[in-house]
Amino acid sequence: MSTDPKQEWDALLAANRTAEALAVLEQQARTGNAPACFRLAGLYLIGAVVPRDLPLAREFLRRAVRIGHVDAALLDVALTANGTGGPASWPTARALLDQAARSDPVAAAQRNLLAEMDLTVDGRPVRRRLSMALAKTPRILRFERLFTPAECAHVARTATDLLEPAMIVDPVTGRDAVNPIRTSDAAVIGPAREDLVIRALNHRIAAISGTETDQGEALTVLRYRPGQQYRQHLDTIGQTRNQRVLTVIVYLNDGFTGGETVFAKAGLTIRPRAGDAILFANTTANGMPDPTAQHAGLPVAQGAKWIATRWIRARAFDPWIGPEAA
Ligand SMILES: O=C(O)CCC(=O)C(=O)O
Ligand SMILES: [Fe+2]
Repeated sequence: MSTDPKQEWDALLAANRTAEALAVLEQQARTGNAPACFRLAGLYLIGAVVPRDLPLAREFLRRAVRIGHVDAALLDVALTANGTGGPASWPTARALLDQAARSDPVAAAQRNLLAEMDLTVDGRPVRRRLSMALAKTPRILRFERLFTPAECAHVARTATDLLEPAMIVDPVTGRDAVNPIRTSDAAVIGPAREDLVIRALNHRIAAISGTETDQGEALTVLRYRPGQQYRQHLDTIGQTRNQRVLTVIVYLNDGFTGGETVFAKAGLTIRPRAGDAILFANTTANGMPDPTAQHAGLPVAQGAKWIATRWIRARAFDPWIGPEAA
């Protein structure tokens, strides 16, 4: 076995020798090894090889931060703001970010983006946004310049290393599967990736949709390259107790051709423009899927189309358990 403890615990984890890996990690954590604390935090956060324990994850994370682990500090900021393993506190998260920004350029860049936003002490938008009605049935609104160019770039950058061929829920097996309906690449910005900029943008999306932030599924970035598309579909889910009632799509870039969003039944074609958002209702007044809300992302002809989608559920849910639980 290697004498490098990091290699040792990685090798043990890879070999499914979980108990031994944990013993090494815990022993290293006791001696003040920051990577060991960070790794333990990750294991308790993911909950794959050990049962998920969010408060314990936070404890190991804070230990790593105290020893000076930069990535731990950023993760701690995100989890403080969204209330993972402890109470949510935007002011505390802001203070932690300012502290991290003194030595970490990534944190400083996030702080600078936040400084451009007009936010309440809870990180919510101060200003109301005006919309244009594009259709009545289904209800479709357009918000011009919901995100600034720098915000669009931040969302795309956050997603870049997470992009994978898009999955959709297979109606037969109920499992995620690659499906020709959607041929783009997708990245889910889950609660561990929800930095304060993303969090503030999720609050902004909640504000324009008149919903609670906790009703939104993780912000999902889609990237379509030439020929890729999202064929006609409804965003609603067949069997669910917590339906996707609204969708917000933010267009993140210009510089491509094709890729219009089309609502065939409403006779509406939307030409994407960077920073603009559309909001539409997926259900009828009685909460059932609205067939008129069918829509498609047409194939991109040239360049790449980037969007961020937030599917919004009828009720708030815990992002670590998912919208289908309870
Ligand atoms: O790419 C588009 O224009 C449509 C995307 C879409 O339908 C979705 O994200 O649910
Ligand atoms: Fe959709």
